Amino acid sequence: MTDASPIVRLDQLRLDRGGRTVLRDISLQVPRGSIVAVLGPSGSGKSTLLSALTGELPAAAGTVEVLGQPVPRSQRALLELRKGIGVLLQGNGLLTDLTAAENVALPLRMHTRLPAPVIRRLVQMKLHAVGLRAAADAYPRELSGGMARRVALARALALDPPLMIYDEPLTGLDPIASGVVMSLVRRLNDTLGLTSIVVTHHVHETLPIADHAVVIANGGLVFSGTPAQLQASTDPLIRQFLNGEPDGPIPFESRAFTSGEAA
Ligand SMILES: Nc1ncnc2c1ncn2[C@@H]1O[C@H](COP(=O)(O)OP(=O)(O)OP(=O)(O)O)[C@@H](O)[C@H]1O
Repeated sequence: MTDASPIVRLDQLRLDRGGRTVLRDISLQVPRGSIVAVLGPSGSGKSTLLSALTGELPAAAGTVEVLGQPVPRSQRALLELRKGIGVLLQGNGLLTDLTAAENVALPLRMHTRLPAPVIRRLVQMKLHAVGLRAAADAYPRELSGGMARRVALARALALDPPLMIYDEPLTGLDPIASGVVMSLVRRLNDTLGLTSIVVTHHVHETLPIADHAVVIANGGLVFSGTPAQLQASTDPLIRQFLNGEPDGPIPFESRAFTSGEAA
C-alpha cells in the first residue's frame, strides 16, 4: 500500500527573522514522488522557507509537517528527522582534503555503524547513481563544477533520504552542466522513489523537470500550480518575475519582509 499523505504540509505558516516577518500565510502540500520548484526573486524568502522545513527556524505562526510529523523542537528529535532529508546546499560543501568517495562516505560514517566494506559498496553505488563512479579517488579540486555538484548530490543521497531539498543547485554552473544536474534530479527522484523540493531563481532550467511550481514574492506565496499554468499566467507580478523585468509589482531591491507584524 502506498502512503498518499503529503511528505510536506505547511498550513498558514508565518516565518520571522531578525524581528521581522519574512513570509506569511504560506499553505502548501508536497505530494510524495513529486518535484516541486520553489521560485522567487533574490531575498524573497526561499532559503528562509527551507530553514523551516529542516527545523532550523521555528514557525512564528501556523504549522510545518515534514515526513508525516510536525517539525520537532528538541535537538535530538530534529537530528533524527534530518536523517530523512537530503540537502544539497548552494556551495557544494565538499571537504577539499577528502576524495569524492571519502566525502560521500562521511554521512554513513557519522550516522551508521556499517562495516567499512559495506560503506565502500554503498559509496560506489551513490557515485554510480550520479554517473561518477570513475571519479571516486579524485579530490574536489580535480573535478569540474558540475562534477563536484554531483558528488555533493551523491553525498546528500548517502543515507537514502525520502525527501531531497536542493538550494540553488545550479549556481555557478554553465548551461550544459546545469542541464546534466537538472535531468539527474528528475532521474534520481523517479528511480529512487524520492520527493524533491528545488529552490531556485533558475526558472527556465527548473520548470521542465518540475511537477508543481510555487512562486514566493512580496512576503507570501503569489502562485501555486503546474509549470504550464505558471508559464501561461497573465498576472503582472508573475510576468515580471518570469521575464526578469526590473519594473513592476516586485520591488527591484526585493525587500521580502513586511514590516510591523513581529516588531
Ligand atoms: N538571519 C537573518 N536575520 C534577519 N534577516 C534575515 C536573516 N536571514 C535572512 N534575512 C532576511 O530575510 C529575507 C529573505 O532572505 P532569504 O535568504 O530567505 O531569501 P532568498 O529568497 O533565499 O534569497 P536568495 O535567492 O538571494 O538566496 C531577506 O530580506 C533577508 O535580508
